[in-house]
Amino acid sequence: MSNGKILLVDDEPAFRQLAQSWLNQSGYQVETAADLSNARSKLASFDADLILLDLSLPPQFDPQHTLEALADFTSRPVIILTGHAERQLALDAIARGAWDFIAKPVDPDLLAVVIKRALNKHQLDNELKQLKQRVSAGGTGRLIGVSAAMDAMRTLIQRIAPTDVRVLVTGPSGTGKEVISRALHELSQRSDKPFVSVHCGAIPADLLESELFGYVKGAFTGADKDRPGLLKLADSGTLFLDEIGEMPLPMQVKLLRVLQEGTYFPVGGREQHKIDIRLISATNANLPDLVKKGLFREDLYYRIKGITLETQALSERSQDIPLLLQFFLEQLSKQHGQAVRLDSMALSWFLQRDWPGNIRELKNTLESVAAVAQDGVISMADISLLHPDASAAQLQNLQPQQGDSLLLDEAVQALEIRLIKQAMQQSSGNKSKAARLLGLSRQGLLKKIDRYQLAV
Ligand SMILES: Nc1ncnc2c1ncn2[C@@H]1O[C@H](COP(=O)(O)OP(=O)(O)OP(=O)(O)O)[C@@H](O)[C@H]1O
Repeated sequence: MSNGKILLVDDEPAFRQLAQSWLNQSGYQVETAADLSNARSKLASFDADLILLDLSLPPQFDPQHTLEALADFTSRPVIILTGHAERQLALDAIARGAWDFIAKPVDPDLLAVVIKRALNKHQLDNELKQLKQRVSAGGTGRLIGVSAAMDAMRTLIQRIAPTDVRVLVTGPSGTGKEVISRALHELSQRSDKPFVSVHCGAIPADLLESELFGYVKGAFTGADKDRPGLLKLADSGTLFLDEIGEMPLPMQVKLLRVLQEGTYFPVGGREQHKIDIRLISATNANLPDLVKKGLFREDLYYRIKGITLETQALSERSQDIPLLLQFFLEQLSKQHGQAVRLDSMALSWFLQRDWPGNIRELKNTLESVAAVAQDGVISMADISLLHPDASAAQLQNLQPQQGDSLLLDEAVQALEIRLIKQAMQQSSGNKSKAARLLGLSRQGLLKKIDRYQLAV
């Protein structure tokens, strides 16, 4: 099995032969070219994963000329082979998109390391691009996550959104019930109409009716003019009733009438108002339990239920954490006007921790540690300022990486490992089946298992 395809472009036949044999021994498939035009025609039939490029090539033997042609090749990593005198040129090459440079005479061990790193990074970049495309597909772009649960949720949202069916979103606090409800609205026929969100638990019971239905002048002391309610504001759009389990019983009766008849009376008013809304409700309470206890009307429950979407706790889909971190770090970088990232230990801490408050807690924690971090790099020292119980010693399962490698690589690697393990479990160890679940070829999966040295 080949470790990858390399095109070696160098005018010295002896070096081409020697380097080709080193690379073959390391498992690479190699083609060679003696100049740029030869390199271009080789690439037409040989889709190289990486190019090794000498700067001084015939017929001009002008490194500047090669530099100018570099953009034609940098869709894959290009490693420049240089003489010592050409160091500045090599740096220019990197500024123009080359991955790295190696001075001649080439040390075969160093060459092997540089090639391996470049190929790994290139592959991770491509995978991340694909993941980003997947998560930003459609109007569910703000729903970050690659878990099977999240994929299923996106599919359901896309199917349900265009219908006018009522939706009840249930699940633990902070798992994205409001984000899902907004996505349903954005993908609906009503997307250019208002989305009005009402937090039923946050409005005092005696105010809820006038907030929702509005009131007419003189309805009560202080009602010196007519005021439309939130229902009116939501007319022809979507009304989102968050924490509907906290709605007081008398209000539940009134809401039921609105849902049955499509009409309501403002407080103190005699004129019936017609309303056309799509209702989406959310709760982290167990409504059937509340019904049994007499705290929620059964008839209302069946009216609002329509289709029920259930969100999962973050602990049940921890494979979403790396991408969520990446997403929130990008948001923070924009807010702070500088790149904000986690160093490897801090990343491990975030990946390992249980998040009982789910995505909200993850996001808030990241925001607060980013606020105390210096120079945009969040470390364990910053985390332990706010979480004195946090220490590097707690990081058991994830081995910290050497140095300051990029969050991007680590996040994608952690994500891939989790997804592969999960797919292998789901397919009871059958690699072909797991590969299909992951949308990979069997060979692609085997490569990854080998790369991460997974005992699956
Ligand atoms: N899949 C997701 N992708 C990106 N951000 C998310 C996702 N899910 C939730 N969030 C973010 O997490 C926070 C909490 O989400 P949201 O308010 O939708 O949760 P909730 O389930 O409605 O919570 P509660 O039950 O407490 O009202 C918000 O800042 C939201 O933007």
